[in-house]
Amino acid sequence: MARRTRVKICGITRLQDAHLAQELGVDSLGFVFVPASARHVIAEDAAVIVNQLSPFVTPVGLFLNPTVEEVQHALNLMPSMVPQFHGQESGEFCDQFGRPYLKAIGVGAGKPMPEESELRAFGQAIGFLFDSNEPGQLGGTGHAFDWARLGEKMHKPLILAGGLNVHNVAQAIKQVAPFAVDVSSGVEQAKGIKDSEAMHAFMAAVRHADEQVLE
Ligand SMILES: O=C(O)c1ccccc1N[C@@H]1O[C@H](COP(=O)(O)O)[C@@H](O)[C@H]1O
Repeated sequence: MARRTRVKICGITRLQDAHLAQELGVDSLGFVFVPASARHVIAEDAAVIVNQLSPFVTPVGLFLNPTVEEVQHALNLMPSMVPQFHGQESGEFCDQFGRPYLKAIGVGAGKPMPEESELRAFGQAIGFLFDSNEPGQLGGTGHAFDWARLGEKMHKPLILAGGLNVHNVAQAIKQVAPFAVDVSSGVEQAKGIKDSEAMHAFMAAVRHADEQVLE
């Protein structure tokens, strides 16, 4: 059977981009609830978009060291939203919402990779998203990290992020075999504004790569 790598497009701020992503078969759309980000959207605006999505497209809300109230507010507006914790949140913090979530792990030069035992602290995580971590940058850097740093198979699905684009996503799928790939800058014309051609090309590259890998 051919592989089916799931795709998450992150940094959605416009309904038209969400609609196109959905038409292209994207599995998940990410909304950045990080006020300092150039892709920031408020939960109320994201909810307007999320309410118009197919029930089979998963909305993901990105947080970076949020308060409990911020997360709860977004969950109240978008009950189907999966939080993605991108900061130094503890397992206890992430688990308290009683909801499935994604935990982002920053991979940076000289920064050790987490032990499997550390990841097990995030009991209700449904996956771990590995992203480039660069000093002084929040995320969504558009830079890839050295995928060779990812170790053996993990106990939960791996989502690969960081600098993916039409040129490198096939190699990423071949080398890492992630459950999903996550892209933001690689399909943008400006921060938070997606590029329809780049989205088409990215999805085609993922599907083509999947056809090359038999499971
Ligand atoms: O996109 C942002 O502005 C952002 C801010 C704070 C934390 C994470 C952020 N983005 C995440 O980074 C990945 C990778 O982005 P890129 O493809 O390298 O641009 C993105 O998908 C978000 O999960």
